[in-house]
Amino acid sequence: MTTPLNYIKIIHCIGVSREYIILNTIVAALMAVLLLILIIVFLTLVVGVARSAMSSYWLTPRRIKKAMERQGVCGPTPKFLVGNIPDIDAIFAMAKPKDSDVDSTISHDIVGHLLPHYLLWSKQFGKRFIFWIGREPRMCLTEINLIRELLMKHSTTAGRSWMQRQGTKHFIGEGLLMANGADWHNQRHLVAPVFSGDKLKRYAQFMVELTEKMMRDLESAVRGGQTELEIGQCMTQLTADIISRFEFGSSHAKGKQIFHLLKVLQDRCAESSHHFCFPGSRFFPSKYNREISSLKMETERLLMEIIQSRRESVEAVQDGNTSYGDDLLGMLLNEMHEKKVGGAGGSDFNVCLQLIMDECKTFFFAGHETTAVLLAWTIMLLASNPSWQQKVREEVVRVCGGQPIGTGHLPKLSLLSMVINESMRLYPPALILPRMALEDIKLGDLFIPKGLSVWIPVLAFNHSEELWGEDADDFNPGRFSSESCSPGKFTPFAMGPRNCIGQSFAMIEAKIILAMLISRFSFTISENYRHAPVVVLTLKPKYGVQVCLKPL
Ligand code: HEM
Repeated sequence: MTTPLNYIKIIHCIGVSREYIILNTIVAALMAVLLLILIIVFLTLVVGVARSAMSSYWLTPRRIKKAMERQGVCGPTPKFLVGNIPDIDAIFAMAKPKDSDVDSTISHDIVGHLLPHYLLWSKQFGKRFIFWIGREPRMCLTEINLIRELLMKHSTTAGRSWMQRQGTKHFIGEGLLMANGADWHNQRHLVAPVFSGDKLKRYAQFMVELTEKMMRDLESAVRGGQTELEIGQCMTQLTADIISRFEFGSSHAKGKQIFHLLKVLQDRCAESSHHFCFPGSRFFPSKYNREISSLKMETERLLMEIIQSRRESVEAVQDGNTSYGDDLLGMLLNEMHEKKVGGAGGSDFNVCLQLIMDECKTFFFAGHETTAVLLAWTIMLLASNPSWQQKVREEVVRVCGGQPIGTGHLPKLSLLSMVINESMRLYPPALILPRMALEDIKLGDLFIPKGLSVWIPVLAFNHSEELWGEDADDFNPGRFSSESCSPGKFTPFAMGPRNCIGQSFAMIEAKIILAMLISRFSFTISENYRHAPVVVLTLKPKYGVQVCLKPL
């Protein structure tokens, strides 16, 4: 029987469940709205990713391909995602000399081994042709007037491609070499004073000092019975010491430790690029990626230690002297201090520190191996051409007159300059000059759409019979004697506002080292030398350069 009390209870229950139902409905409605928002966000993301993938893998390449076809620039048919990479691999596999074919005969006719795809496609498609590295289109450009125009006028509108920057970001970062547009312009101005005339004179002094030490080591090695050695390794060591002193001054011992890590990092990045090339593979926590990130962290930790100790010594000085030093690192820190960037700990400050660290990595990369390989090739050429070796030796003796070499002697060493130029012509350390159009560019009769990379095959020019005559593949430094080289014909350091900022540094360094070596030793090429030029970022002797040294 329903008592009044029970009745009240039932009414109450119905009331509660009604509220409960209303509450439930509101919650369900909210959940539905939330779900809808999530679905919309998810779909927007998917559409965004799909659009950008569509644009970079399909629409942009198609636009560039069509724009170039309209101008009569064609090339091998690219495959989806991989472009012409498989074709290039196949062409290289056919052109590559087998190790058993590599012997001690020295032929400078190397374009067929090192740029076989260029030779094949330029015959098939003409002077301008386009090919694809994955989704990145590259146009080979060989007309000197257009190259000149590109390098002279388009330093901010043509720069580094996404692929180049991505491939080098761990061991170079955003430093000068990889910067683009206004960032590049600002960084170039920031760094330029390090290469002023009086500073170069000072660098020449420590170049002589460090070379003298190497000469003494070589002399004692020879005295100890080691008459044959791999000189490429010695040059790598010496140029690393020099660039370390240039960047880190008195802290160069720690600098060398950093350079060792950077070298390993560079090698790991090169290896990993062969293993993981599917889209997004850089995010994959593979063995390579883990090793790369720990090497990078260790390098930056050591760099920060040097920076920190410089800051501490500046803070400890009471007399108002706030100089961080006059090496590259000190100069960059001084600049940051003058601008009082954001105060310590601020985000600008951290951005600046990262840029300084990237600049240190950049200069190691750009200024070390290039000079080391130039020296190795030049010594190989002089060792296998005794008459030129003797002529250069006589010139050094005549110019220096028994005095220690100094910057005043260098401009008078014209035969040595000719030999160095001929060495860079036959074996250019940087054998390709790449530039990507960051905007649409008009170049003579040619329209270069944004996103197209221009690929300048320096090595092929340097061996072209059309430009250098029938003896283009011979060692003949005499060709640089009086001839004022037509502009654009010989560009080992590139040209225009974005040329090699360390050009004078490199030439001073190469001249000092070669002049000191040639006046202390005579050298011949060893019968163990195997001539095998190979490209690993720069053009290197694969098995080193074995020479027999005889003290004079
Ligand atoms: C034989 C030695 C060298 C050769 C053949 C060489 C060659 C080159 C070339 C061809 C470029 C232009 C690259 C391009 O535009 O794609 C370049 C840029 C550069 N080089 Fe060198 N280089 C040498 C030594 C040095 C040295 C010793 C340093 C530093 C001390 C250095 C620092 C740089 C830097 C920072 C850049 C980037 C410049 C910019 O983008 O504004 N190079 N080098």
